Amino acid sequence: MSTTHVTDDSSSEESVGRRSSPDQNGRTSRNHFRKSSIPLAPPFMVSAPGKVIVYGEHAVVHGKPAMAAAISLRSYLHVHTLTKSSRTVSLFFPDISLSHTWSIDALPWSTFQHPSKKRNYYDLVTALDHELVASLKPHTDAVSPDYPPHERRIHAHTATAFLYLFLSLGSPRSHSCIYSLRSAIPPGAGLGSSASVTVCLATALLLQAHALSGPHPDQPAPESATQLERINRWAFVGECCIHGNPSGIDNTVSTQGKAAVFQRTDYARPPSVRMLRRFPSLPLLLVNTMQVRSTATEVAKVARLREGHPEIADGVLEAIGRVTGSAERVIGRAEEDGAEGVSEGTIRHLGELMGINHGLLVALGVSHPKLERLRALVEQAGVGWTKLTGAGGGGCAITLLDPKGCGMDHSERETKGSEIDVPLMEKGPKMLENGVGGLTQLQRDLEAEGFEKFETILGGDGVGVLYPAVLHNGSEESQEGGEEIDQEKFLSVQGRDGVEKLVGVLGPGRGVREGWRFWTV
Ligand SMILES: Nc1ncnc2c1ncn2[C@@H]1O[C@H](COP(=O)(O)OP(=O)(O)OP(=O)(O)O)[C@@H](O)[C@H]1O
Ligand SMILES: C[C@@](O)(CCO)CC(=O)[O-]
Repeated sequence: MSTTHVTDDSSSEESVGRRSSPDQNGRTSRNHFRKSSIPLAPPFMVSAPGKVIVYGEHAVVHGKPAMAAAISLRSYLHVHTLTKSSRTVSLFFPDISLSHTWSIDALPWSTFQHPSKKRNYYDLVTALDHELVASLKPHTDAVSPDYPPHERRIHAHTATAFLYLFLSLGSPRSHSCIYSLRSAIPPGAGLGSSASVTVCLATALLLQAHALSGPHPDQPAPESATQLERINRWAFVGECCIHGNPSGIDNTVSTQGKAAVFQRTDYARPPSVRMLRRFPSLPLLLVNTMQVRSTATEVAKVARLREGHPEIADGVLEAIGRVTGSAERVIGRAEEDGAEGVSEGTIRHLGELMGINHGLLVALGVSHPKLERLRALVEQAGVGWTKLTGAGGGGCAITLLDPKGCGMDHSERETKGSEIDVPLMEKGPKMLENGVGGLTQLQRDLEAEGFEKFETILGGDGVGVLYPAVLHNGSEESQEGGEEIDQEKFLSVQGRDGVEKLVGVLGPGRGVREGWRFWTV
């Protein structure tokens, strides 16, 4: 793919209208859509995955290692460039009911472009510049004035992330554009939704600034790695706008995909990232307690605990780091053995580590009664080990199912040693559905108590690009060179399933759909 996206054409008119279109939950909200235009560049799309943290959340903010893997739930950003005569930039994020348009000329370019502030796209930006954030405030204060304070805060943080990147990577001559985002990742549930959003935004803006090459199939791995690194650095900056003090693990895994052990001991230097290329195929279950919370709040809780009880809190964080270390060694041995299966002993060891990790997170004060209830249900059923994943305070938990406890016979118990892209999570939900005894009961209890069970695949691709936004979807339009995904179509499809069906990176057979491209390392 070339990076020359923006052509010059000032001959056409662009208008932005309003219509009703459903959000991810099928609710109807008012969204802008494009009525007619001859765009400067074809619409294109970017997609980035969420993640689960298998071990080490919170401790990773304080310099300890953590292990995480990309999931197949993803965010999708549609980019529609307007004509040269338009001077506006718009965000339509219907999942969180955010829609706003700014005048490009009114944005604080002089502050962002001041020689003392101006950053290059290849700079290692490790922290937010608070003067720059302050210069955005009048522009983010103007967003969603009639919404309740909690939603306004969410909108303001999201808008800050976007504007910070737009003004850092763009220029006063940036073209008018509409950025529409929909996601299959539940927000604020521990699955890295914010990182997937900022990875999409950073990628789109870098592409528009001609600061990325590819992705293309023959791209050498080192060149791909450079592009991913560039995206990841700016996505981290976006994460800082949304949740204050991120470690960088979420945006790293969302950018590069697969699975990794991540550690950042010094915020002024790049983190160490050890890719896990042969992550074992484990019977995992991912359950959302449906208790929404904010990562920023949970991270701040741990910081406060550290202030009040430094030695004790540091001891707990150190212990979590050791849990991750032990898990990495066990997984490393399984990788070295190249064994086709994960032994029962390995599963037990990893499960016990999950139990310990959760207990330590409880000690840090980041669990929630709903997470404890979920753990009790799994315990009662005697089918495995559960820990919260992500920031806690609600959100999601992962359960490593114990094949023995689930009453599976040996053939069902065998799990395949795998390259990283082999389905890792799909066994959990299947075991739940086909299971006997404790599993059947657990399935009933989860439903009765309003928990949501997710089926996802671990270790898939990182950020991907669909340029132009055209796919072969089997529709009539597809027969003639592909179906163009315009903004209206993208915003009109119903729910997560509709988005996946229209533009999903994974096709019906769960292989990568033709058209989507990735930087591979
Ligand atoms: N679908 C979406 N559309 C727009 N913005 C979103 C969407 N999903 C998430 N976000 C952004 O991410 C924020 C949620 O981020 P938060 O860090 O609290 O949760 P998370 O990233 O899902 O969890 P964790 O960091 O524990 O993995 C939202 O407030 C919003 O700014
Ligand atoms: C809680 C935390 O460790 C994980 C959030 O997914 C925060 C972070 O690492 O940025």
